[in-house]
Amino acid sequence: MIYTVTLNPSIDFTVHVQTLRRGELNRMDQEQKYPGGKGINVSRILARIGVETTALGFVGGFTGTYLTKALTSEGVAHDFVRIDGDTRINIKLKEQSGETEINGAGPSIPPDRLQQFLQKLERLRAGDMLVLAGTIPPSLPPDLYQTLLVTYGKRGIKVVVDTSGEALAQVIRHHPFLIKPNHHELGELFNTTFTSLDETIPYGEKLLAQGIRHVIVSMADKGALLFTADGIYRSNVPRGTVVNSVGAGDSLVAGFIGHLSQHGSVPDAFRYGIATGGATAFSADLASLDTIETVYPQVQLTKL
Ligand SMILES: Nc1ncnc2c1ncn2[C@@H]1O[C@H](COP(=O)(O)OP(=O)(O)OP(=O)(O)O)[C@@H](O)[C@H]1O
Ligand SMILES: O=P(O)(O)OC[C@@]1(O)O[C@H](CO)[C@@H](O)[C@@H]1O
Repeated sequence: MIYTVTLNPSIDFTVHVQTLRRGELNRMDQEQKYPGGKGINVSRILARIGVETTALGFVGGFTGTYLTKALTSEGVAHDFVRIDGDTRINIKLKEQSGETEINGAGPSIPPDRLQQFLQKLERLRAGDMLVLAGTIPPSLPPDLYQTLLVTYGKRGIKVVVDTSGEALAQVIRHHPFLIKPNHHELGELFNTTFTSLDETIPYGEKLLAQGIRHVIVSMADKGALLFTADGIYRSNVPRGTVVNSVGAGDSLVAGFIGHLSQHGSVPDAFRYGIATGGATAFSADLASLDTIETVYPQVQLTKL
């Protein structure tokens, strides 16, 4: 079973306008609401590709009810802790000129609800996977991912961490199964900036040398690199019309771990992950299985 954790889920409210006129009344050309948050996106993709998953975390209020109903209707299993505050609404503004995101802060999580959540994690068994994805809200301990990684790593659970900043810096020395920084997040980790994937190679190698099993560095339409025990792989970028890049990184993670859990080949799982990330970029919502399978044959890897 692949358990995903989303500490601060959202409803992603996608709003389309030709060009935003600031200070004026704007009317939406289209609008959509999707269950959001990084771990939830991973679970939604896993369910679509037929991998057993349960989404964990905290939900509350009318938005939390909407979120859980939407997941249930898609066949995504979940077991959230209910809190009093409303699950946040994140605005994804689409204009002809590009995308702008405005994410909510999210409700605060009291200590007793954190304890309930930790209790739910006790069901994990050796061989399960635990995906910790997204930012840690300010009401929770800032080292929560590190604590969970250490605790569950010792019990034979493969822990994937997809986060940034201090939370990412804390986990890299505790042997996560996978991390997937984009080039900005990797740059932040090493206090530098990257303008090409090639420049990231020595840094990906450093991370692997610290005992991380798989490191994927993504750079949107410039491709991605996988650093793993048998070498470094570079992927091309599938071509298509980009509709929405929100959740492309989560889709890459889901495609990789989902395919790996079903088929066992690491390079193939990377190919599938890239196809899944691309398929999401070419779709209004997250990728469907059909779109992933259409994109998959376009993905090629080069071993460096
Ligand atoms: N414009 C694009 N064209 C094709 N594939 C894309 C595009 N944007 C993203 N992808 C696919 O999705 C993967 C992840 O994208 P990206 O590097 O933007 O991750 P991210 O920054 O973590 O994304 P996010 O935070 O929006 O989920 C890429 O490696 C690629 O496979
Ligand atoms: O505020 P966070 O937790 O950093 O990111 C949340 C979020 O932007 O990430 C997902 C895309 O990766 C969206 O579904 C969601 O709105």
